[in-house]
Amino acid sequence: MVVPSPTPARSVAAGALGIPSIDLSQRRDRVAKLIARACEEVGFFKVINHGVPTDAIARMEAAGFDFFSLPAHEKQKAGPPNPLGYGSRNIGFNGDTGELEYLLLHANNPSCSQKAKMINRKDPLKFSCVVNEYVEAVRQLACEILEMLGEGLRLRDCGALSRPIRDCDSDSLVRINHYPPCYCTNKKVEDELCTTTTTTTTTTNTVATATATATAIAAAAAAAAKSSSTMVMNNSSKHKISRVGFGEHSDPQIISILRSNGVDGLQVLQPAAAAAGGEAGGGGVWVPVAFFINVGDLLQAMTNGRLTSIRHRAMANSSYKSRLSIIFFGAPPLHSLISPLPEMITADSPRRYRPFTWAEYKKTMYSLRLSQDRLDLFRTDRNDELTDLADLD
Ligand SMILES: C=C1C[C@]23C[C@@]1(O)CC[C@H]2[C@@]12CC[C@H](O)[C@@](C)(C(=O)O1)[C@H]2[C@@H]3C(=O)O
Ligand SMILES: O=C(O)CCC(=O)C(=O)O
Ligand SMILES: [Fe+2]
Repeated sequence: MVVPSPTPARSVAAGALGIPSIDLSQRRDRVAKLIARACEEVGFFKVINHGVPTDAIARMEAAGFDFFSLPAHEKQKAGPPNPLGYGSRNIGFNGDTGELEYLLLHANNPSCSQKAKMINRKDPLKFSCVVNEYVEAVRQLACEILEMLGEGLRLRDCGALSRPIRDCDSDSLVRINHYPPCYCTNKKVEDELCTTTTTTTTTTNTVATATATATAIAAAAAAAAKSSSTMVMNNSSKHKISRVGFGEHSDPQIISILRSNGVDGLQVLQPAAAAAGGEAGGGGVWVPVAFFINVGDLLQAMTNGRLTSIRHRAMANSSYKSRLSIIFFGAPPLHSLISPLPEMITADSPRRYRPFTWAEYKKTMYSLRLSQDRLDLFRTDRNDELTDLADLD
C-alpha cells in the first residue's frame, strides 16, 4: 500500500533557504559542475543569465493575468481540466484541492492553439503565439541545462537527458498558476473576492469552485484596507496566515522550470544533508529575473537515484498581491522507455528502478494523490505493488 509521505517537520520560504544560484554566463565546464552538484545535493536551484527574453516572459505573464481577470463564467469555458484546461481549486482527479486557479496546457503548438480558442476568445492566435514563444525559449533553456548536467555527470551521451524533450512528440506541459491574495478573514471581503460556482456534486456534498476576478480583487483590496477586522492588514504579526496553494509533491517529468512574479510562496522540502549557502546579498547590481529549476521523477529514475526529485509546495499567503507562477514541465514522448542510464548502474549502485514508459508512469500518477511517492512503485524491489497497478484499467 502506498502511503503519503510524512509532512515536513519544518519548512521555510524558498528565499531563506540555501538554494544554489547558478550564473549560466560563467565558463561552461564550471556551470556543468555546479549544475550537477546542485542536482545531486539539493535537486533544486536557481539560474541567472538564463537567456529567456524578458519580453517573452512579460507577454506570457500578461496573457496569464488577462485570462485570470476574466469573469468566472468566461474562465470556466476553458475547463474543466481533463487534465488540460482551466481548473480552479481542484487538482488532479483524486480529491486534491488548493487555493489557486490554473491553466494547464500541452506545450506542443497544435494542442495549445486548440485550447486557445476557449482561453482568449477574442484573439486565440495571439494567446497561442505568446505561449509558443515562451515555451520554445524555456524548452531551449531546459535542454541546455540537461546537456550541461550530462557533462557534469560525465555521461557518455550528454544528449541522453535532453533528447526526449527536444523530440517533436515530447509530452511536455506548461502550467500557469494564479494564487489570489488572501484578505482573510473578513467574511464579507472573502465573499467579494470569490465568485462561487458549483462544478462537481457528490452524493452529499457540493464542491465549490472559487475564482477571483480583477474587479473583485480591487474591491476586496479596498475593503481590506478599510476594514478593522481584516486580520492581514491590521494584525499580521499575531495571525500568520498559512494557506497551502498547491500541496506537497514532486514533479513527475524530467525537469521543471518555474518562474514566478516575485510574490513569495514556493517552498521546497530540503533534505537534511543539503548544503547551505545560496545567494549573496548586496545591492547595486541588476540581474535578469531568475528561474527555479527542479529535478523531476524521471530524471531521478534515469540517474538511478543519484539525483533526487525534490518535494515542494506553494503557499498562497500573500495578503495583497496575486501570485502568478509559470511552469514548464519537460517530458519525453508518451512511449519513451525510461530506464537508468547504463553508467548509473554500478556494483555499488545496483539498478533501483525497472524500465517503464512515460505513458505507464502517467497512468499511475493520475491514479494517485498529489503527495504520494509514485517513483517508489517502480523500484525493482516492489514488484508486488506494480502487479496490482498493472491490473488497474
Ligand atoms: C493530483 C495530481 C495532479 C497532478 C496529477 C496527480 O494525479 C499527481 C501529480 C500532479 C502533478 C504535479 C506536477 C504538475 O503540476 C502536474 C501537471 C503533473 O504532471 O503532475 C500535476 C498533475 C495535474 O495537475 O494534472
Ligand atoms: O506555483 C508554484 O509555485 C508551484 C506549483 C507546482 O509546483 C506545480 O504546479 O507543479
Ligand atoms: Fe511542482
